[in-house]
Amino acid sequence: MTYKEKYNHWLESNYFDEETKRELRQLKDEKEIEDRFYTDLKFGTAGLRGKIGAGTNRMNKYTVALATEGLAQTIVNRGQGAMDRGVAIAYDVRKYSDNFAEIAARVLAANGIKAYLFDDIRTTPVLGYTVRKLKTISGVVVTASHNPKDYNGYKVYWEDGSQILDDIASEILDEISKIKDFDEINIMDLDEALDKGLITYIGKEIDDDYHQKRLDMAINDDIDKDIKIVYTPLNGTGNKPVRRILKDRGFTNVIVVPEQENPDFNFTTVGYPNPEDPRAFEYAIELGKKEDADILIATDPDCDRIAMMVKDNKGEFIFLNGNQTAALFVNYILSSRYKNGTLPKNAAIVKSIVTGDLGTAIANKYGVKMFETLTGFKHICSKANEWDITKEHTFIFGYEESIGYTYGTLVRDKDAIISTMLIAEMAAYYKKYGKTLLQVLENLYEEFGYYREHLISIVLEGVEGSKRIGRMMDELRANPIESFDNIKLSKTIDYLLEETGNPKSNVLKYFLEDGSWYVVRPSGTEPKIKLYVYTKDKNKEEAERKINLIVDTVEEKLYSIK
Ligand SMILES: O=P([O-])(O)O[C@H]1O[C@H](COP(=O)(O)O)[C@@H](O)[C@H](O)[C@H]1O
Ligand SMILES: [Mg+2]
Repeated sequence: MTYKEKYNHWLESNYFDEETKRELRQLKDEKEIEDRFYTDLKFGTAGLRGKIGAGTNRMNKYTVALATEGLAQTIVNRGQGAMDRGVAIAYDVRKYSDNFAEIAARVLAANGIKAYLFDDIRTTPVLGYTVRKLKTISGVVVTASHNPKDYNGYKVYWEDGSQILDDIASEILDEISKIKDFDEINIMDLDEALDKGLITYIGKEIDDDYHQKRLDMAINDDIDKDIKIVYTPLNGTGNKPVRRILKDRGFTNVIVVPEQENPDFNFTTVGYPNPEDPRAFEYAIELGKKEDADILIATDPDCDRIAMMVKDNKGEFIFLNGNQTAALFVNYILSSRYKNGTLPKNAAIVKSIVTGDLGTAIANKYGVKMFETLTGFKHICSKANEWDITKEHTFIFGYEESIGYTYGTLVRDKDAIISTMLIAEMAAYYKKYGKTLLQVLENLYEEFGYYREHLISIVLEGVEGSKRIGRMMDELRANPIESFDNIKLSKTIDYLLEETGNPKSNVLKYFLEDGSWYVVRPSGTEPKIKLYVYTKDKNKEEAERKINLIVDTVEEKLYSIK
């Protein structure tokens, strides 16, 4: 069907409700109609993610039901045992998140699959934990993470508690493709599903259990608990669990940004609720200055991403990017556990191929092996799942530059709650010895060299945007940049065309002869192309010169491709 045929079908079929049809009838812009129907929402880096609205390429109750029907059939294919194990479902603060979660539960129920539905908003990491705890076959979180307010999404987990990889995603897609029309999807009444025990609400016991297990993961207690922390959940799900863990770890000087404490699906005071962008800290900085805080911490709406700002000796708050925070984590975790004698011999750390190398240098110092995977925590944590079976390594820490970290294997996804606990602990530990995290980072640069990194995202929306991203990738593949001043390109890895030991992925990685490297790839969660640039030098100024040179050159090339 063409996009126009699909559009007309939605207008004519009795299956879609009046509100949906009204929304569609009001569309005047042909491009908008095309964008809503030219394709179906696809499973990307983190499941389905798209703008909320009517259409096959949008997040709405119909596309959520369709994805769930595909998931349901995938579970039914595994037999009654899998159906009885069921699916845990959580949702964040976004518009329709609760509604979509309930629809998912009712579609599963209609297929005879048990659904454990959270009774209120929850973080993404708690869902990953729940899958393992309740031994469900699968899990779903309705969330668009840190995307702007007009988005929603659907993250899918499998029995090991990680997000699904391509094998399960393509099984689900296969099942979806067998569904000819939306009216084939069964959906049970909520009351009936509750009566039949096919939907059960879950909540507090899981929270309490996970909370205690996280607390047990503290590394040091010889710390300055008076450290002053300003925290913002950015109107998302983090407020309750983050406050609770900080309080029970003994941090009493914790102040929450009042305007951003409670759920607000419009993210009125922040706009783009992504702590990766320092602008998300605007309110936290203001409060931090007033209160003379030591550090500021922000978590994204589904509380799996986390970033911090640290006060320097002039009283200004300095933003740390994901690579810098990760280096501090790796250094703190490994040095402390080395000292405590709790670092296993086969300890290993995992990062993504677009994440910088300072963590690797630190890991080497402690004899800890570093593994690299494709972007996305589903890949990072697949190593932990693999090692459960092979026992080859002990997964200590996983991280990626896009401010995602997980410590230990309690949850097989990034976890901003355990990360908050450890950031607070780490800052409090160094504070006791008279150092800020900025000074610790500077010491790492002095020891290992000046690592510099820069990330650029170019937003290109809609059909035209995605075609242009395609042209950018094509052009870089065909005509790579051969040199940057006198620094020559030494090696290229094309993850789409070459055998790398990873699943095939549209990623280009370029290594320069001085050790610098950069990656270009389309985002799997947002309509963006991403450029990641890394360099290192013994000399700080030289590192800065090189990073600017590479960023400017590649950026200019990307923009020149129309
Ligand atoms: O959005 P989140 O926080 O769920 O995070 C998701 O998307 C990020 C960005 O992916 P991409 O570069 O493909 O957009 C990934 O790094 C992350 O592992 C994944 O869980
Ligand atoms: Mg998130």
